[in-house]
Amino acid sequence: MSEKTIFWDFDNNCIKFVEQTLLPAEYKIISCDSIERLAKAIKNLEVRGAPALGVAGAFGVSLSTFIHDDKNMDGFLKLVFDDGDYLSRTRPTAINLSWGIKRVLQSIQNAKSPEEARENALSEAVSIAEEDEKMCRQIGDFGAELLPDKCTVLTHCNAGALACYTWGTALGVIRSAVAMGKDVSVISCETRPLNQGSRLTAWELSRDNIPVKTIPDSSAAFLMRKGEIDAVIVGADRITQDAVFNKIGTYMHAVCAKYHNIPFFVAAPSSTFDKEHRENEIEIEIRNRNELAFCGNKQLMPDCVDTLNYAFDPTPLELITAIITERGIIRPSFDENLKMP
Ligand SMILES: CSC[C@H]1O[C@H](OP(=O)(O)O)[C@H](O)[C@@H]1O
Repeated sequence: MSEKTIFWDFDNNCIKFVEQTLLPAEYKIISCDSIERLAKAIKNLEVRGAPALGVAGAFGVSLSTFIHDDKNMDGFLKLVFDDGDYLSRTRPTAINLSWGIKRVLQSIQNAKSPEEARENALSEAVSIAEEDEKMCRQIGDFGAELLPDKCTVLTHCNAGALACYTWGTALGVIRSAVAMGKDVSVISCETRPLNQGSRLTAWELSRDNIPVKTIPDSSAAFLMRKGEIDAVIVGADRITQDAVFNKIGTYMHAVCAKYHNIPFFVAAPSSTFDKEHRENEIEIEIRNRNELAFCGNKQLMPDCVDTLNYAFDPTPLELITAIITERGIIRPSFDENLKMP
């Protein structure tokens, strides 16, 4: 899959992105020319996935420089920085969003004119996008070496091209392994409640003609016990010194993989690493009850019952076999080896 998930429209100076809530039924590219529309897309997971959020935040700041045209440079920069702050608050757990925003804001802080700011911001945002693709392909190549020549790999949520600028992290490893000639089959957990696994991962891999089966999240442990899973590979939204934050359910799979002595790999670029925080300092996004209470128009639970809809969970590093980055494989002991790349 070579299509870009979110990119800049140079003819119209706006953002374009694949509207992921419509998949797999409809592949639609949306043009976005406002900060409010981009924020809505991020909140609603039209645009999603940690690295893709980094690219979205970067292009969002770039878009802000084209929207505002205050002749007073201090006033102009304040408007753009306020837009960056607004976007960074749309989803708190994935570090990549705020990382991409901050990096582009830094590129304009000394600009002498709105025109110079526009040029600097767009150049930095394009660099972030292109670097993401390069990192994903490097992650893929390093990770592919870890997989047996013939294997069945379980993955959770979507850490594919749709979660990145393109190619993917966890799915990038699978794509690279297949490109090396390895016989890889994938078990994609549907990943309730928003089903990124059944809707997006299965869609991506089927388009690549990579064998994939979707399972309920609750079936993963049973397949591990049956000896039908050779490895687990997932993406990440934030990696602190003591834990990997990823889609809710990842911790459950890690515990089961550990119990069944199945290697558990995390694939993530260096933009996902958080040098400054530990697990207990990270805000875990809690999402709307309706994501659990309804499936489309079908009501799944009584109106009187509340939900606990965490979007992510932290997996302690001791449950992880290795972290695959664009600079190589990080193995235990993580206390020594997790020199933030
Ligand atoms: C390439 S890592 C993508 C990462 O982001 C997903 O979360 P969401 O769909 O809510 O953006 C999930 O945690 C994936 O592992």
